Amino acid sequence: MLSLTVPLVALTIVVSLFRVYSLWESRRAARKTGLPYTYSPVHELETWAYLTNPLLRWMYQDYLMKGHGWPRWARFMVKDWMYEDKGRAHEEFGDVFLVVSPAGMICYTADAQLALDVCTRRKDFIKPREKMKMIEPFGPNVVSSEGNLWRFHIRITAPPFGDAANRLVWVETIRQTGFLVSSWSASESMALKSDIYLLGVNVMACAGFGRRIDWTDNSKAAPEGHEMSLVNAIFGVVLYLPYILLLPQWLLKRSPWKVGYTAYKEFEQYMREFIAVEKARIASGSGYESKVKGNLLTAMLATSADEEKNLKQGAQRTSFNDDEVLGNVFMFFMAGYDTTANTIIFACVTLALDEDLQEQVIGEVDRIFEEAVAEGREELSYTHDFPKFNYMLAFMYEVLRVYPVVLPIGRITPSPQHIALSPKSPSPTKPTTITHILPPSCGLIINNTGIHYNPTYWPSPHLLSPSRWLSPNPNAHHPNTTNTLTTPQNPPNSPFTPRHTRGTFLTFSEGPRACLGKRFATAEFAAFFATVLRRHRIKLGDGVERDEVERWYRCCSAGSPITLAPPGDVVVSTEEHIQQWANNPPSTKRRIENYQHHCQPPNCHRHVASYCFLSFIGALTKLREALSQPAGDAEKNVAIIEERGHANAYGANLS
Ligand code: HEM
Repeated sequence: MLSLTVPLVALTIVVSLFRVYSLWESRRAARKTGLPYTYSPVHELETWAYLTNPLLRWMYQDYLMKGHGWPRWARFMVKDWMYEDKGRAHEEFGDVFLVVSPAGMICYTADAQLALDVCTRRKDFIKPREKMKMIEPFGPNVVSSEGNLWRFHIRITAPPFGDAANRLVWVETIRQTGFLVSSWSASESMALKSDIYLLGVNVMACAGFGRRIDWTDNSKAAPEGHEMSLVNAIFGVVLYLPYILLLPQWLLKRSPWKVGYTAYKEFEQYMREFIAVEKARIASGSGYESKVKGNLLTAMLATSADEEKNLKQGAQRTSFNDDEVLGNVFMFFMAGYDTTANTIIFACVTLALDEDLQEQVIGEVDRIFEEAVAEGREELSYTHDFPKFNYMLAFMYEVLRVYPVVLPIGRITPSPQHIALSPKSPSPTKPTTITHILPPSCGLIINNTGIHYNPTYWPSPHLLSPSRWLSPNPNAHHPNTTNTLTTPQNPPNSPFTPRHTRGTFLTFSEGPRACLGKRFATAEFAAFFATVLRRHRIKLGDGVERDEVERWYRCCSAGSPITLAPPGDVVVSTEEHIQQWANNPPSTKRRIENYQHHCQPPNCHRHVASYCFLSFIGALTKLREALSQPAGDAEKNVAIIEERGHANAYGANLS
C-alpha cells in the first residue's frame, strides 16, 4: 500500500506544480492582451470538465431553478454554462473577456461586431482540431474540416442543399407529422420529446438518405443481414454518441455501452448499402434520380460523379470516395436532426405556455390554408405556401433567440490575431476602435446566449415576442410597445426577411462557415407546425404546472451534448379547434400581461426539499455554500433583473 502511495503523492505534487506554473503562464499571456480576465481552476473545454460538468449540473439543478444562473466560482467549469448564465458573466467582466486556467485561456465574446468578425475571418479563427476529431466517427466531413480540406468538402456538400432537398423535407415532414397528429389525437396526453425526436429521425432518414420510414412496429424489426432496424441503429448512434466518440472501438465493444457499438456498426453497414445502391443507379445511366428525389445522399453522389467526369487529366481528385460520402451523410444527420428537433420542442412548449401567441400562429396557418384551398390545393406546397409563412418564421427565429440551440460557436487562433473593439464610452478624442492581440492557440467562443440576452441588441431580451422580427428594425423594437404585424414592411404573404443587425443573431452563424441547412430547418419547422395547428391546439397536459414548466425551460437545460437540449420532457395534449382567425388578433400588450402572469414565482418548498437532499453530500455541500455567491449578490441580481424589466419571471423569489 505504502509503495503505491508515495508515487501517487509525488505524481499529484508534480501535476499540481505544473498546473500552477501553467496558470501563471496563461495569466501572463492574458495580461498582455489588455482584455479583462478572470480565473477558473478548470475550463469547460478541457478534459477535467467531463468530471466537473455532470457533477456541477447535478449539484446545482435546484439552485439553477431560482433563476440566477451558476454560482460564479463554478460557471466556467460547466460545459456550455452560457445558457443558464444569460449574459451575467458579460455584465460582470465586459462584452469580451478572458477566462484563464491552467489549460490555457478562452476569450468569450458577446460583442456582436467581434462575433461577426470571427465568423467571417475563416482563416484567422479556425475550428479546434482536437475537438473536431470528436465529430468524425466516420471520418472527416464538411463540419469538422478546415482549410483546403474544407474547400474540397464544401464543393460537393453545398449543392445538394437546394430547393429539391427543401421540397422533400417539406413533403416528408407533412407526412410524418400527419402520423404524429393522429397518434396525439388518439391519446389523452403524450411525452413531447420522444415523439419529436422520432419524427426528426424519420424526416432526416428520408431527406438525408432517401429512406421512408413509417410509424409502424415493422420499422423496428431488423431486416435480413442486420441486427437492428435502421431506426434503432440511428437512435443507438445518437444516444451513445459520446461513448462512440470517446472510447476506442475495442473498448466500447466490451463496455456496458456495447449496444452503442452495435448501433454504430449497423449504421455504417446501412449507409454503405445505400451508397452502393445509389452508385449503381448512377452508373447504370438511369439518371441520378433516386426513388426519393432530392435526398442529400443521392444529390451528393451525383455532384461527386459530375466532379469525377469533369476532372482534368493530372488534376487533383475532386470527387468523394465512399468514406467521405459516409462521413458527410452522418454529419448532415447530426447537424440537422438534433438542432431542428430541439427547436421544435422548445417551440411546442412555448405555444403551450402562451395561448395568445399560439392563436397568432394558428391564424396565419388558417389563412394560408384557406388561400390554398381557394386555389385548389388540399395540402400546402413548398413552392406556393412556404414563402407565405411570415409570422411562423418570426416565431421560429424568436424561439431560437431565446433558446439558442447552438450555444457556442468555438474557434481557435492558429497564429496571433488582432481583434478590434469599440470603446464602451466613445469620445471624439479617443480612437474609434481599440485593438487587442490574441496569442496563438487562444480559444475563442462566441456566446450566442450572451448576445441574444444583451439588452443593447435586443430590448427586453427575456421577453419572447415574434413581433420584433417583423419590425423594420428588430434590434430597436420594444416588444411591449407596438404591434408591428401589419406594418408595410411585412405585408402578409411576403417572404420572411429578418432585418436584424448582422452579428446580433448567430444561431445559424454567418460568413463562409454558416449553416448549410438553414432553409432545410425552416421548411421542416413550418411544415410541422402548419400540419399540427391546422386542426389542433397544443396544451399542457392535465396537472402540468405552467409556472414550473416555464421556469424549468428558461432557467435550466440538459447541457448541450450536441446542441442545447431541453431540460426534460413535458407532457402535452392537443385539442381540436375550429378555424378562428379573428380579424382582431390579440394585442402584444395582452400577451405580455399573460406572460407575466404565468411567471409568478413558484412556491419554494421544492427547493427546500432539494437543499435537504443535497446536504447528504455533507462536506461537498459546505464547500459549495462557502464558494457560492454571497447573499448581497443575490440582491444585486434582483436589481439587474428588475432593470431588465423581468422581475416577475426569475427575480422575485431570490431574497
Ligand atoms: C435549427 C436548426 C439549425 C441550427 C440552429 C443550425 C446551426 C448551425 C450553426 C451555428 C453552424 C455553424 C457551426 C460552426 O461554425 O461552428 C451550422 C453549420 C452547419 N449546419 Fe446547421 N443548423 C441547423 C440545422 C441544420 C440542418 C437541418 C442541416 C442539414 C441537414 C445542417 C447542416 C449544417 C452543416 C453541414 C454545417 C457546416 C457548414 C460548414 O462548416 O461549412 N444544419 N449550423
